[in-house]
Amino acid sequence: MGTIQKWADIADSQHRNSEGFPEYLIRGAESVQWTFDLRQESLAIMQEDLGLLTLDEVRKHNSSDDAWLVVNNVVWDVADFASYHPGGEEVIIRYFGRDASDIYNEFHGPGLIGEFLKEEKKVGKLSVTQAQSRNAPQQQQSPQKAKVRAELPDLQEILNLNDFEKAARTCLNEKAWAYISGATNDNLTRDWNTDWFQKLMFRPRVLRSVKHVDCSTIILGEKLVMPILNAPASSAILVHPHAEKALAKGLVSQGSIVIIPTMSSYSTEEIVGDLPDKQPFFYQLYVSEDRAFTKTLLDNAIRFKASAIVVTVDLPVFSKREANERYEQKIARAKTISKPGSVGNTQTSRLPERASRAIDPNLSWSDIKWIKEYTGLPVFVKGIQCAEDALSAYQIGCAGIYISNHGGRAVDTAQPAIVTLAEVRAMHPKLMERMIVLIDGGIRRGTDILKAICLGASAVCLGRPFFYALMYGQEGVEHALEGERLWYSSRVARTE
Ligand code: HEM
Ligand SMILES: Cc1cc2nc3c(=O)[nH]c(=O)nc-3n(C[C@H](O)[C@H](O)[C@H](O)COP(=O)(O)O)c2cc1C
Repeated sequence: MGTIQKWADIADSQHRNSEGFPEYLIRGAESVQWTFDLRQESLAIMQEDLGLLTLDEVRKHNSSDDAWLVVNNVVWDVADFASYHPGGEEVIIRYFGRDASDIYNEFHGPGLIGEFLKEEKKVGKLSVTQAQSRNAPQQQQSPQKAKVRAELPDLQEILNLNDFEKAARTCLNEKAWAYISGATNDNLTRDWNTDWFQKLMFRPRVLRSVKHVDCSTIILGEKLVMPILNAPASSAILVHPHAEKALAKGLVSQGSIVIIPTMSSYSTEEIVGDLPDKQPFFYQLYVSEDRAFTKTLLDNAIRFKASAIVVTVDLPVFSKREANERYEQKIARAKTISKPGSVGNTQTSRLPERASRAIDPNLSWSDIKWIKEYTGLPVFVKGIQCAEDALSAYQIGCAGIYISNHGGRAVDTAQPAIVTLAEVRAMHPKLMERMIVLIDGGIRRGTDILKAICLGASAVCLGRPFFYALMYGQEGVEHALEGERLWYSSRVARTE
């Protein structure tokens, strides 16, 4: 509980230190005697467009039903958001009533929070005197930390996507390597994805003219120079400070289209804002338990003119990621050793229970229909792993299926992606002609791309390879695409 008098005190102290603070707050406050709920009081004051708050004031809002935190001098009401935070609820709770700018900027672009939290959740601004001096806007509010721990090999030494992976193994920090390279349980599906591409063999035909080779394809009316897109993936900031912004620019400069993930490090506005005007893009959606929140995401995608929505459906519960758990155990042990006498806590925080409400475990086909109707946009279902579900997607009117087992990060021992493609082709050959078919999982060579295309895919998506290429920023992504294009076209030439 607080009184208007407290506000007057705060306002007064700010008034002495900042220019232009509204005088009428202080005058008005002096004449009011009654006491009422401080949160109500502050919201009312905000509505009068005053909005200057102190950290002392923020500190009072530190409980689950009344939670504020500061990000880059803006005070947000995060009580409803915490359990939807894709990185887990705990980290937000830890910052209830505090300034979370440093930790936020390490993982997120400056505009992300404004895209996720509606305008009415903006409680106000930190008073000028309390605003941290780090904020010279562009420089300090965007994440600038070096993301690699060792010097990267010269880009010209990288001859293929496997070389990028080798470089990542040495150069990425341990946490990023565990998060990106890891999969579920024993990583069997992750490895099978790649192995099965290698097991498939060509029967090359000869004595056919291959003088002119065209690798381009058209997806939803957009021409792609080659049939390669990115597989949408969260937290690209772990490898490069420009994250999805650099990825998108690299893809577009090589004639591809970007799929922007819900859980990107930068906001859609920040990513699209860096691309040429009217550049098409797809938006990957995780459907949240809160449909109103999902609508906000979809409205946003529509506002920035997404050409399609890719709905990920293969991760209804957060899977067991042991590489992450081991890493976190190691950190916890190191902390125990550095504080002798303390009781060791080697429990990891990245357990299935930690999954936030950002992904609804209750999703069904009717939700896909709803997304299609709500947006009026073509919809892809990402995470198709058998022919029956491919057929359901077709029957519900999806523009395409996206065959994927989440790079082996969802159900371990699920069949490899290329096997699913072959299954769909065998059981529903007509469906392949009527829908766009995307596929990801284990694609590492131009020959893999060609195998997927031969089996009926419209285009392929690359997940981890782009993460590793992104260590070099936009240039790395361009280099990866350029390399694959050369391989892909040479293979097309030999087998068509
Ligand atoms: C309200 C302020 C926010 C703070 C203080 C914050 C803080 C953090 C931190 C510290 C992490 C790393 C957790 C870890 O590695 O253990 C994280 C991860 C993450 N956050 Fe936030 N975040 C905020 C808002 C957001 C928003 C608005 C989004 C919207 C997409 C978001 C999406 C994510 C994602 C996708 C991850 C990575 C999850 C993973 O590693 O699996 N965060 N956040
Ligand atoms: C680090 C990482 C983060 C990912 N995040 C997402 C995500 O946010 N949304 C999504 O639909 N898929 C996500 N995926 C799955 C990818 O879209 C894709 O299915 C998978 O990486 C393909 O396998 P590949 O890495 O072998 O190419 C992620 C994958 C990785 C490796």
